[in-house]
Amino acid sequence: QPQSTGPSAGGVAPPSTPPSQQPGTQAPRAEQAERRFTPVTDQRLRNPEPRNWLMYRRTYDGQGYSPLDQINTNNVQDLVPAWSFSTGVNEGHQAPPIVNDGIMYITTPQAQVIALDAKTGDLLWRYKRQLPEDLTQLHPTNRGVALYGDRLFVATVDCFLVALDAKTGKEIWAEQVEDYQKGHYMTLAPLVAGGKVMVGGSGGEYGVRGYVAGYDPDSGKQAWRTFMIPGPGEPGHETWQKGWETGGGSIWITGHYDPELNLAYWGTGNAAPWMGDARPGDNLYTTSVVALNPNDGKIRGHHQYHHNDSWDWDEVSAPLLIDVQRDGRTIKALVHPGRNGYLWTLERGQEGIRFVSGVPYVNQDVFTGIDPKTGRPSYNEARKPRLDAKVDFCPSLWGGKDWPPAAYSPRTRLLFVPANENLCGALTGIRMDYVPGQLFLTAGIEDIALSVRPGATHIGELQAWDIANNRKVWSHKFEKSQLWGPVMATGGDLVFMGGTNDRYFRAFDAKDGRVLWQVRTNSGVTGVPSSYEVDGTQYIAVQSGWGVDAQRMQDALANADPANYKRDVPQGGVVWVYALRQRTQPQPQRR
Ligand SMILES: O=C(O)c1cc(C(=O)O)c2c(n1)C(=O)C(=O)c1cc(C(=O)O)[nH]c1-2
Ligand SMILES: [Ca+2]
Repeated sequence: QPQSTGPSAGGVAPPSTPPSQQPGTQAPRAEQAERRFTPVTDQRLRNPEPRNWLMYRRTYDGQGYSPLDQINTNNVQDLVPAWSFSTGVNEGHQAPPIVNDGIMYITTPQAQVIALDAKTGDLLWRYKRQLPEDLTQLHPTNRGVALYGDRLFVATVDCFLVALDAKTGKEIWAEQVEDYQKGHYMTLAPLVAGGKVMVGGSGGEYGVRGYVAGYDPDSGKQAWRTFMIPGPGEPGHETWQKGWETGGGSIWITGHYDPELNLAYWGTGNAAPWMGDARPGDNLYTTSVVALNPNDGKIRGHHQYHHNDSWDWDEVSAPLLIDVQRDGRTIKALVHPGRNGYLWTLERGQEGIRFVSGVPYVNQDVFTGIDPKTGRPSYNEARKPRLDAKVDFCPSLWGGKDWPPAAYSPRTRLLFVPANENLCGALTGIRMDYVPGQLFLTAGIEDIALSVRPGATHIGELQAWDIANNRKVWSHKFEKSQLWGPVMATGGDLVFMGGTNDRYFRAFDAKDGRVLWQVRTNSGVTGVPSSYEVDGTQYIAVQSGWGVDAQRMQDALANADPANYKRDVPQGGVVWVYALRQRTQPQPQRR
């Protein structure tokens, strides 16, 4: 049984953390946090103050937009570091700095939680979890905390949901969600809505049966669990001729929420194992969006982006809730740039989810058409991986985009998509039996192939879409790099994003895509950026810390075309916080 260590427990630290950063020395700072912490109510989650970033994408609609505008297109050149903080951990730092009235919370791989003074960078407290020694981590990352009341919640890689006192970092409860020894793990930030703390689990490459589970924030008791693969007798079960028990549909990115409909929208992962002919049928609800009522976990709607997935195209990114003007009316839309390379627009309602449109945003050679009524794609069967064959297809198995979230600015009405163009992949299907806790791919991981399309002039591409007209209005291309950068839009008409193998973090003009500012960081930036204000100063915050599949794609690219793409991206996590030059901390007097 894994045990956890609170800030004062002084327990055994995970191996990659230097001894100088062990917990137990921060008590006076924790008292500061105690005095200042403002409780996070449902009301505040629904309508957060502009100065705060209280959840994964700031607002329930998942737009990743901060209304703050002190930093804008006229002065962004004056952005300089206000402070930075080294986490002492390697691998993928992806969590947004979540900020509640001057207190910042970040997580690192291994589910470490760090609380910092958002103005000064002072360490308030640090929580580390003692992980079991036999734990292997296929995706070593953690995507952040959820706040509620005076608690925070973190989902751990050994599959526990942990509640901490947000003021002190003391553990209040830790509930086992699933068994890590059977290939279950968690990487997402929990979602708090309708009085429940919701999490989903990873494990699509291990043949898990995906689920979303709702927990009582006070007691930690599970209120409900809804499987993303319907069991016998449940609607959708007929889409599985076999293999539903190990069918995938994992959940590893935070859902979004519509308070008016009281529905949470979750994206679901790839079907398992990878080769579709090993599990004939559409395989609901894999590679779908699923609408759940947070009170009881009941499914109230779904839309499957592509059926019988065979490309590892997880559609886990939850769709953005956007009011889209189209054909003379306002559509309460769900907008999703899919891993399958199509930009989807759906309409949400109490009755369910209705297809509106789907258009490719990168080169895609698999779909031969989209049914205009249902949105169901038809396939070029020669591009569909299968058992006992090698099949190539575009985009690669990492898709038109992987997990890094897109953002939407209600001011410019543009959707910003961090895409990877001009990449193709190949998979070789092999027969494989399911063994609990072992990879269940029906493909050799060493046989995953990545290639750059002949004549390609770039890979990474930040795209801006006018979603009213399904039109790409600008794009910024990265010649020598893939793009794994979560995007943030701001009220200053700026778009912030890192994600390239040259370690830059950049600001773009939201209207035309010009790079207005860039700064070189310690590592590659795959962290979700956030923005907040303390004492009248706006800050931009992001973690730099390359790893996981951004690194795997880097290795594959360097292998495919070393002359163009070989680049060492150093690892190691650092929180970076930027503010306008005249507003950073006071400098010592010159003598
Ligand atoms: O099927 C799954 O359960 C699952 C989980 C995760 C994860 O938890 O991060 C990834 C993937 N799949 C995946 O397919 C993928 O490309 C991926 C990239 C990353 C990353 O952090 O860079 N995680 C994951
Ligand atoms: Ca997957």
